[in-house]
Amino acid sequence: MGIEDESLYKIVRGDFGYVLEDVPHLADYLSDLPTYRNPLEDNASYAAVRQYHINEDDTITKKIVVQKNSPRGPHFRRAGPGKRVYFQSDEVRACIVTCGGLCPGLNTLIRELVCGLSHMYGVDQVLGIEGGYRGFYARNTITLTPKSVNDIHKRGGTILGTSRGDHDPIKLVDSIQDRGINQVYIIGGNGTQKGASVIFQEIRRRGLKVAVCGIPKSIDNDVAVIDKSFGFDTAVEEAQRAINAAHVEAESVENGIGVVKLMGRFSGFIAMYATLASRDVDCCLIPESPFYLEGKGGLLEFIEKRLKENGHMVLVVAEGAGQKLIEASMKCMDNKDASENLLLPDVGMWLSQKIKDYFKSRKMLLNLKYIDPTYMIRAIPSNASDNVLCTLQAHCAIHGTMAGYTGFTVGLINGRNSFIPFHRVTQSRNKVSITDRMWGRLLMSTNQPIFLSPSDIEELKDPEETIISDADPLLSPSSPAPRH
Ligand SMILES: Nc1ncnc2c1ncn2[C@@H]1O[C@H](COP(=O)(O)OP(=O)(O)O)[C@@H](O)[C@H]1O
Ligand SMILES: O=P(O)(O)OC[C@H]1O[C@](O)(COP(=O)(O)O)[C@@H](O)[C@@H]1O
Ligand SMILES: [Mg+2]
Repeated sequence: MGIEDESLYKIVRGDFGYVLEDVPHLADYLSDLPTYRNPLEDNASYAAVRQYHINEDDTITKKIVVQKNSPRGPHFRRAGPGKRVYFQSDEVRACIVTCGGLCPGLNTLIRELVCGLSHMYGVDQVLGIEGGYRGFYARNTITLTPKSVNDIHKRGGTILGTSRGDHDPIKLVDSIQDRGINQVYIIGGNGTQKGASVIFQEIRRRGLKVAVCGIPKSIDNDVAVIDKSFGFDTAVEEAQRAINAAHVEAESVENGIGVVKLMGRFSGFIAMYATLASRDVDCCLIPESPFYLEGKGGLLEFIEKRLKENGHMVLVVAEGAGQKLIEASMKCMDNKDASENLLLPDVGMWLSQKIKDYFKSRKMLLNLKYIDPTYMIRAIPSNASDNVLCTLQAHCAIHGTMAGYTGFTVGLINGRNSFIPFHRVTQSRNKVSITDRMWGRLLMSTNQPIFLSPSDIEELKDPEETIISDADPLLSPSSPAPRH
């Protein structure tokens, strides 16, 4: 669903090409809202913090590599506590909902939201909505207290449950209004943030004093604009166990091949980072980088060569890789899940069969083991670095809503927490750029074929052809593609 209301864009232009893509505020559509002293001012833990609130003019730049005459480009509002707050502690009735696929860290985020609201702002009315967006229609909610969520971060999944599909913004906002909820924290991926944007627009249309904040969840790390979402580090770390197992199996037999399929419907970040981290991987295939099987420079020729050299090999394939090849070789059903996400045929099984057929046709011995650790990877609790990221995200979300901002997502941009308007994170996906040095590093570490002809390479490097995955229609078409 696209943006319906053009007035939701808050663009502030400054000197030297400076553009602030600001987030909406309750005061944009409600006049004479009272404001209050921020309770953090009296919080003992913040007593020695030099600046308990952030400067309202602080913004975070998206472009950090610049030349002398570069325009300053897009900026986002810096996340942090406001000097004044728009809610009194006992007035707040917050709710938390988790939507979409599972991701390590969901429980940590729920915990940090509940504890952050209570410990920083004295808020003790927090409801958990069960089973994703459709939980808003249910009669029951879960009461969340710092005590009840105390150790949930040690468990995988989400204590609230989740779902895909089934999302009627009118009914949903009716439920928000009926329950007297005035802060909505929505944790989920691309689809969820689109849903959150529609909810925000309906709330604004009704003129309600309800702040809506999205917290991006993507195990694939494909949410646009932000550096990284929680759960990604944990997924890369856990993927090592599958790759290790594949390596041990492959090494122990004659002509052993371990094939590991990792998540990544449209973006191959998990496969790329897991490969770079492991050093046991001989070939990594991702959706962004096309490959071919047969002939000179093809995958099958490479596998045969690597087996002859080393006696074994490990292949990592992201689930969205090679989909065009699969479509060409088998009739694919146009399957979609409840949220209209495309269901892809299993590239790991398909590839394993192709490799087996090839070796059979050449009368060569082959021992292939296929591992798909998808659900084992995403069902675990978040690791230490993702736990800290969840704390930062939760705190920034709370500071933002308490300061009256709404219709925003929180995320890291160049390492700094920022408030980002919904439309900015939903209009595109973060993808691995195969023209970046990072993909070059991966190719160098595996020494796998590049699967591109010299003319393909020329075309890719042509600035006219460069895919701008993070383009903003409001800004100049020369906005740079994100670099990883
Ligand atoms: N384009 C959309 N507009 C509004 N809501 C959407 C949209 N796409 C998905 N949603 C809702 O967001 C929720 C989660 O979406 P889904 O794509 O399954 O997961 P994710 O948030 O991880 O991308 C679902 O309840 C779905 O109805
Ligand atoms: O089996 P499900 O629940 O449909 O989810 C599977 C999909 O969700 C993903 O894990 C991505 O989800 P997120 O990036 O939104 O976390 C894909 O890699 C995978 O195809
Ligand atoms: Mg989705």
